[in-house]
Amino acid sequence: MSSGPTCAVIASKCPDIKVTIVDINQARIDAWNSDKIPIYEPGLEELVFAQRGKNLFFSSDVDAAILESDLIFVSVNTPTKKGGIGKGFAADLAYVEAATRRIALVAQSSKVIIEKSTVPCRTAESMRKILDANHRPGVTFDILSNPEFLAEGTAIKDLFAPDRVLIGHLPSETGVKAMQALSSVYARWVPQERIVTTRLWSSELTKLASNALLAQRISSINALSAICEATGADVDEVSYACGLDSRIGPKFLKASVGFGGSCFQKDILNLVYLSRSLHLPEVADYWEQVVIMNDYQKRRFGEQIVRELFNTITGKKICVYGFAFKKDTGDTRESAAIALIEAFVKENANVQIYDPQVEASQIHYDLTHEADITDAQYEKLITVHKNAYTAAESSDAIVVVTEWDEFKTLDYKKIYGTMKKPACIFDGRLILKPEALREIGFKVTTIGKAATF
Ligand SMILES: NC(=O)c1ccc[n+]([C@@H]2O[C@H](COP(=O)([O-])OP(=O)(O)OC[C@H]3O[C@@H](n4cnc5c(N)ncnc54)[C@H](O)[C@@H]3O)[C@@H](O)[C@H]2O)c1
Ligand SMILES: O=c1ccn([C@@H]2O[C@H](COP(=O)(O)OP(=O)(O)O[C@H]3O[C@H](CO)[C@@H](O)[C@H](O)[C@H]3O)[C@@H](O)[C@H]2O)c(=O)[nH]1
Repeated sequence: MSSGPTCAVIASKCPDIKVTIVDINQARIDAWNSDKIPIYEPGLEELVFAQRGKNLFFSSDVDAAILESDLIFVSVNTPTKKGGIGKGFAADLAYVEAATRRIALVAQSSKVIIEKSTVPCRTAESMRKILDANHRPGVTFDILSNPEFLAEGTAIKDLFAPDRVLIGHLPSETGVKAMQALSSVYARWVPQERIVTTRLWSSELTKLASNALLAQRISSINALSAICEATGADVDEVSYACGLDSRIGPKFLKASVGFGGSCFQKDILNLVYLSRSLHLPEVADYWEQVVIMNDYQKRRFGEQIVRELFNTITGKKICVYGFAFKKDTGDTRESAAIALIEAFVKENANVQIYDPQVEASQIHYDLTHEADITDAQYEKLITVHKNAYTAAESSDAIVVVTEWDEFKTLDYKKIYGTMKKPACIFDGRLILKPEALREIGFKVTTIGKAATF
């Protein structure tokens, strides 16, 4: 997902540099070479179409690309381990190791290897050991850490104008030279003061720390949203007023049904595992609480929906608006929608889903593989719709899970007319106007706002 935008931006900013994205997944490469690129990301398609075949190439010939490259980004997946030591917490580094071994085996000239994947602190050391033990005579490798900070949905904007580019390197003469080579690529469009260089281990840890700090803010405001609902305070007002303090700042304080995405949970669990491995149990518990609070928020919202629908949703129709983990992406990894829909299916509700970007096949895959839903339950209880209006027809409730702009401007009067009564709306993203909806006749429940005050 992330290497496409990064490489497209490098290719567009550096027309004299040949950029080749290689992947062992042939279907993915075919999609990158087709008219429909495999990910939805605003601005990406235009960039790819402008550079593809000029200085941007997509190939499954990994060895050929290794042979001809001077700088190699390792940007493979590092998912949470599903079994063995560290199961459920540690990062699975099998793909990083396999890619590193391949480079060592194939390279016939010296290279700079850039760790782009998000990895535990000191992974570069393991990569170095693998390279040192396997390289051909006369071939040397320098390793840099250059974490990726783009957010999906704004990836191109983030890459064109990054808050910072971080390059971690060894203090050796060749380490500094390697850092300068990579730095000179970014310097084509990133101001020098935003290119930050650190030691390798600091760079690796900064990536985990950044995501942990960002997710921590969301869990903090979500924890406060529960207090708001119980007291009559309004979480948007609390967030706004807190954010005006320049020491706190306004960003990443939007309460929600819970954060999703492929990074936050995985990277925090990675940090938790690292802390436990370093015999720092208090530190591990502290960061784990960010994920525990996120799970609580998803569960809490689901339970609130059942409560408001007279304590039973069996046989009721629930319309879910949004399946992606955030707006402006088709990515569904760790989306709060998956956990919520699983909870609805456990109660035998009928679920009508609409998302403007996520394909029905992806929704089917996620619900039958990432959630505890059987194919038979899926067939019986779940329908995916192509528009927001049919999804809401004859439903008892609408649940807003993703903050797509489209959901703000729907004709809710028309929707109300097609729903069962009382018609309920649950806003898990705080994007709707509750007063206007109540005027139409809806029963509105918003995270972080008590309906009765
Ligand atoms: N998705 C993001 O927005 C984002 C942002 C910042 C950092 N990251 C990090 O970047 C890394 C990649 O994330 P992603 O979302 O792009 O993952 P992804 O699963 O979408 O893509 C990884 C790709 O690597 C390929 N691959 C695996 N082993 C390979 C090998 N040996 N040789 C060639 N290709 C191989 C896979 O086939 C897959 O297509 C992760 O460590 C992630 O934490 C991702
Ligand atoms: O105030 C907020 C901000 C975000 N979210 C949710 O948090 C999740 C993550 O959002 P975001 O961080 O914008 O997207 P990601 O693509 O997951 O990006 C994060 O993860 C990437 C992968 O490591 C990093 O590179 C980025 O810097 C980091 O922001 C999504 O579900 C959002 O809806 C909230 O609920 N409230």
